[in-house]
Amino acid sequence: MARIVFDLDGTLIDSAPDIQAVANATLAGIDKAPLSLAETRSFIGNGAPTFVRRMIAARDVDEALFDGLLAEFKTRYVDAVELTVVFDGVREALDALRRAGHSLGICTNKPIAPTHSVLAHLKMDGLFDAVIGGDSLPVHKPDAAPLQAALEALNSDAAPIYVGDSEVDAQTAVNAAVPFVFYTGGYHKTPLDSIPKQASFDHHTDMVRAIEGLL
Ligand SMILES: O=C(O)COP(=O)(O)O
Ligand SMILES: [Mg+2]
Repeated sequence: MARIVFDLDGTLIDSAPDIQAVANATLAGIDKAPLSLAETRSFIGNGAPTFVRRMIAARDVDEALFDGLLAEFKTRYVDAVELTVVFDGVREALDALRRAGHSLGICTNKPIAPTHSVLAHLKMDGLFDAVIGGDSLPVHKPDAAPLQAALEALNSDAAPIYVGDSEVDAQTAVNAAVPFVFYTGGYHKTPLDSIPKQASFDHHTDMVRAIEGLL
C-alpha cells in the first residue's frame, strides 16, 4: 500500500495542444504571432503566471499588460479540454494501482479550475482522492507544500511516492523528501541525467512496475 501522487500535464495527459490554443487566442487579441507547440511545451511546468511571463517575453509584449493577459489566459483555460488526450496506458495503469489498494492523488502547477474541468472531461475525476492545483495554496511547486498537502489529504501512513515529468517535479520531491518516479517522455527541459530520481519509465505500460519497484 502506498500513497502515490501524480503530476498532471506531460505526466498523465498531453495537454500542450489545449494550452497552445489558449495562449494563441490570448496573443491574437493583441496582434502577436502564435506560439509553436515546441515553444508551448517549453513554457509549461511552473504554473500559469510563469507561462504567461514566458509567453510575453517571447513575443515582446509590454509587461504592463501582464495582469490582464494572465486573467484572460486563466479564463480561457477553464474550458480548454477538447485537444487534450490521456497518454496510452495511463488508464490501465491507474486502474491497476487502485485495484492493488494504493491511494492516488494529483499535485499539478496547472490552475485548479482547468485541472478539475480536464479531469472531468476525461472521466478521470473519480480516480483521485486528493487534487492540488498550482493556485490551491499560496505557494506552488517546487515548494514542498503542495505535494505535502496532497499526501496529507490521502490520509494514511502508507509510503509516499511522487510521479512527474519535469525538473520542477524532481525538485519538489527532493524538497519534500519523497521518492520520485520520472516519466522521460513529457515536457522536461533539462538533460535526463541531471534530474534526480529513484526510478524512471519511458512508456506508461512500465509505470506500475517502476512505482512498485520502490515499495
Ligand atoms: O501548468 C503548468 O505549468 C504545469 O503543469 P504540471 O505541474 O501538471 O506539469
Ligand atoms: Mg508536468
